[in-house]
Amino acid sequence: MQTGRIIRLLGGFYTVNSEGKIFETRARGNFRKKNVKPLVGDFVDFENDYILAVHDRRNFLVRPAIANIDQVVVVMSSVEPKFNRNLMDRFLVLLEHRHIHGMIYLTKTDLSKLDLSDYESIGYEVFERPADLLYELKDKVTVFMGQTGVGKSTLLNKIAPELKLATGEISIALGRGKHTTRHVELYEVASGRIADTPGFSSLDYEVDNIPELNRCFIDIYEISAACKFRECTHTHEPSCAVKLAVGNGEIIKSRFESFLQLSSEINKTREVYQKNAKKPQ
Ligand SMILES: Nc1nc2c(ncn2[C@@H]2O[C@H](COP(=O)(O)OP(=O)(O)OP(=O)(O)O)[C@@H](O)[C@H]2O)c(=O)[nH]1
Ligand SMILES: [Zn+2]
Repeated sequence: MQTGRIIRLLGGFYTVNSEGKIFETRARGNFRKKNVKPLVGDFVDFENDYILAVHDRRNFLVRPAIANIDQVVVVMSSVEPKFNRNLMDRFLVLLEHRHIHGMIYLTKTDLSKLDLSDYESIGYEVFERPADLLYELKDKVTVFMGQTGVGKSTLLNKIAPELKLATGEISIALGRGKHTTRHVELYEVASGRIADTPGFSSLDYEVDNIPELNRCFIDIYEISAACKFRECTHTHEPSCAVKLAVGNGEIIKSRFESFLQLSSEINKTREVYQKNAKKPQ
């Protein structure tokens, strides 16, 4: 038996890298029954080209389906598609929920400048130059996420020209077309590994199922420790440290707005769920 890491899923075959050697493997049928479908990024035991076991995961994402991610670069455009703080917060919250380190990369700054230093003060690094990002990729597995058209492929081509990703169009060859998302691959670059993923619309990032929203807004979470009530929703309660901090500018106003919007979305989903649960079967 050997151990290795899945670096590609294509046409039902898992490509496994074991000590630099490449193996084409398949997953045994019983994996599906146990509901542990191997993912790209998984460490696995395999024998005779069959995966026998998947090691415990540190984290994973559903879209793209990748496990054991070190960091995600949230790619945001400063102009087209229009920059949207709420959408950026949705990405960041999803990553906190999954315990994955998130960073921000701002594209098209040649067309329009944007100041995101307030996000840096929360703790999210903001990059605008490929060379600066390149340094961060070393020895890490990095996933790039962003809406369609923000310039992910353009950025990746600057970082790794050898990938020759098609820009400004949907590339079928790399499985980036609408109906060909089954191809997931980790590419070796800058002594790290990166995963390119198809563009997402905001709807792909439904965050209405996150029970610990408070924790996922890292800036709000830190300050909420000082709220009078432990279960404070930061809306109507007296002695709310978060509302106070929004008032004096310590918490970014747009972050608080995102928080309130996501809270209400989550509550609505919960209500629907509870209503359905009460219905007789
Ligand atoms: N001016 C300017 N245009 C850019 C920049 N980055 C990307 N673009 C343009 O924006 C358009 C979309 O870029 P892509 O790299 O294809 O976008 P993408 O995020 O990969 O899109 P998907 O493949 O749909 O996920 C192209 O026309 C690029 O030429 C930039 O830094 N400055
Ligand atoms: Zn509060």
